[in-house]
Amino acid sequence: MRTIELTYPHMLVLEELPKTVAAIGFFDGIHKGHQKVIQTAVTKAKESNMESAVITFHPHPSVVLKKEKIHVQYITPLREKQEILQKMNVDRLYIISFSKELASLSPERFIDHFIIGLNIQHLVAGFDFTYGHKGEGNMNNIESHTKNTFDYTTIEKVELENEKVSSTKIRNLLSEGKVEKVNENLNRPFSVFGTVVEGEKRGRTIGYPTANLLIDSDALLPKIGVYAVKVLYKGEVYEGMADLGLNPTFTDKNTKPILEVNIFDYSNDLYGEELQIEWHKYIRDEEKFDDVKTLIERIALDEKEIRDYFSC
Ligand SMILES: Cc1cc2nc3c(=O)[nH]c(=O)nc-3n(C[C@H](O)[C@H](O)[C@H](O)COP(=O)(O)O)c2cc1C
Ligand SMILES: Nc1ncnc2c1ncn2[C@@H]1O[C@H](COP(=O)(O)OP(=O)(O)O)[C@@H](O)[C@H]1O
Repeated sequence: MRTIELTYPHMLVLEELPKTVAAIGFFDGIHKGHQKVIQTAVTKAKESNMESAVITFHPHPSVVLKKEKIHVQYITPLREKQEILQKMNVDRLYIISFSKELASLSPERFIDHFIIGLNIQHLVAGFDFTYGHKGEGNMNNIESHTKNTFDYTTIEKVELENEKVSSTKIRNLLSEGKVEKVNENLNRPFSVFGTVVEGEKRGRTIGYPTANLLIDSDALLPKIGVYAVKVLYKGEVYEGMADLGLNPTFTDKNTKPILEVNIFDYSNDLYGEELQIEWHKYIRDEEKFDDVKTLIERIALDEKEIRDYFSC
């Protein structure tokens, strides 16, 4: 998959671009609904011997448009998006860098520049996709902007248990720790990447060494607590248990949650390595224990519960 970043205003050289079927949207999470939009574009591209593309935006419009500075965290930061789209056999990823200039483009100019300009022959989007100044362009009035140069398909909303699958829903579920529900909405396990850094070197003394992970600040994490996780490392999948929290038994100084993972049946050094953590089940809240012995007893119970969960 080729990734091409686009800024507005800039020149597009039409001749060099192949005829393309594109899916367009912000696609944070690439959840079941997004997957339907993207898969439709990929299938249509194959059927018509064209290239497939995803056209997305970065950063999130609210980062650029809101008056106060906000830091947005994504269900799928750009890198995760890229990996997932690659697996979905998308040929090209166009990332339109979101700016005030872009936000002020009229719907017609937006289509001229980014759809007709990118040689898109067929555009696929969800029913609620909007484009152009104040989102005035949508899938109901797009006909007036196509100039008969491309076709389009609108994907109706995808539901799970009578509720619309949406990025907002997934964000809410993450904040409640409901990772199993999140995974149903995503159609895959929710995951984050992290680099193993040094901690307090306490884990090994209590019989549970934990790889402490430095996570990109733009990645969304679930609510604080203990979770059953899988660890993807160098092409292998390991089972393990994660504590996302403040280690209240040992200190009251931590203000930012730390993600630590104890990998089952593993004993090598991991410092500096990159791990991908898949979240499978919420086990319990992090607690402040009266002493280390009680904490160790509790972690032993967590381990039993998580091993049982993975073995059935
Ligand atoms: C499965 C699991 C559950 C944990 N639960 C708690 C907890 O409830 N409360 C707490 O203070 N620390 C908890 N811990 C975190 C330990 O305090 C932490 O792993 C230990 O302090 C080691 O830190 P270090 O890696 O910086 O050496 C848990 C760790 C694991 C692996
Ligand atoms: N089963 C395991 N799970 C996690 N880390 C392990 C494991 N076995 C060995 N390690 C190594 O031990 C380190 C964790 O030990 P710990 O005493 O908790 O140190 P730290 O406080 O620096 O995290 C990990 O970063 C990793 O390099």
